[in-house]
Amino acid sequence: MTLLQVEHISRSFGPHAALQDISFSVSKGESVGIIGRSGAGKSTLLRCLNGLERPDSGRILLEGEDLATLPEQRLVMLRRKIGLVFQHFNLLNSRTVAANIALPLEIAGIPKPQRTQRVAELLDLVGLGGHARHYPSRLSGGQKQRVGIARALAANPTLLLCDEATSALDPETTASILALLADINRTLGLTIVFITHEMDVVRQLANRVLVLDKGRIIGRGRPEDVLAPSAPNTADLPLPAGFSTVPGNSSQTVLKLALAEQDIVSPLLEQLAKQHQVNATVLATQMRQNSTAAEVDVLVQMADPSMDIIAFLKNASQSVEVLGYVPADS
Ligand SMILES: Nc1ncnc2c1ncn2[C@@H]1O[C@H](COP(=O)(O)OP(=O)(O)OP(=O)(O)O)[C@@H](O)[C@H]1O
Repeated sequence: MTLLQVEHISRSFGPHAALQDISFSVSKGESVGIIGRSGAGKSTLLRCLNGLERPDSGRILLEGEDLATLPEQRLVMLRRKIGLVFQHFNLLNSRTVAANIALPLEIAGIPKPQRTQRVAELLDLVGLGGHARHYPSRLSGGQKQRVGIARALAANPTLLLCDEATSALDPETTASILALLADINRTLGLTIVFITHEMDVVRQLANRVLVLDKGRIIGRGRPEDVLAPSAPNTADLPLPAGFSTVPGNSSQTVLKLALAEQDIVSPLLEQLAKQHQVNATVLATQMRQNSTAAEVDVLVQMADPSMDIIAFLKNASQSVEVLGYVPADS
């Protein structure tokens, strides 16, 4: 059964066409990933799906009602069916975890006893039982995103929209948040549409993928059919002596960055040194298999990268993977 039907939507900013003739549909219970490089139009599309932005033309039917043309008052009601998960969590620091999750229920006028019960259910669902009275400042990035997910689910949405939900997280936390979202999709049957620039996120969460480029859909289908195969496993990579998947005393980390072009390697590492005072050594660069000409994988070695550094690298790369460790002196 179709939940969301997008028909021929276009959106321009001045002379610039951010979205051009986009059409797709999403069935109830699906998890659809929209992937594309920076500037492809992902955020504009997500804002249209959420009714925050109106397309210049076309229709966006959510359970048959057109978000693109609905009067503002009715749109506000329809948007209650849509849960939103943000890249930077958007929690209110002055409210406890429980009060953050309860916010959509307060806005919807749900009485306090029902709110309290629902918040307790949601805290259990996202694995944060026991954190109800904590403030966001005490939480890790992954825990903050769990609160963000619980808040998005509070009012029982029919559609969950995720905006780069794991881009600010380290790889391990990313995996746990993706597992939570996949579980919500499977066990609650909740329909998820998410945008990302990371192929691995699509591989792990999407049943179906749309590839956006310069405002147009240039590919669609199952992730395994549409996306280039995963980068070769570590056995094929020119890894340094002493490489291990287990960190030793004072070891350095080896990461693989998937970059859109070779030319950005040096500026990226210079910026890393300047902004984060960390020196990364390039161990190897490899053109990516089966990809368009310029794309490249870069193996780098550096002192144990912080979450900030991983987030910085993720921002500039298509994907960032921690491969393992080498002794600090190698
Ligand atoms: N409010 C706006 N005014 C003018 N141009 C805009 C506006 N919003 C988006 N654009 C332009 O539309 C294009 C698509 O932008 P959009 O933010 O949707 O891309 P994106 O794929 O989400 O990129 P990123 O991953 O970097 O966020 C870009 O060229 C952008 O500069």
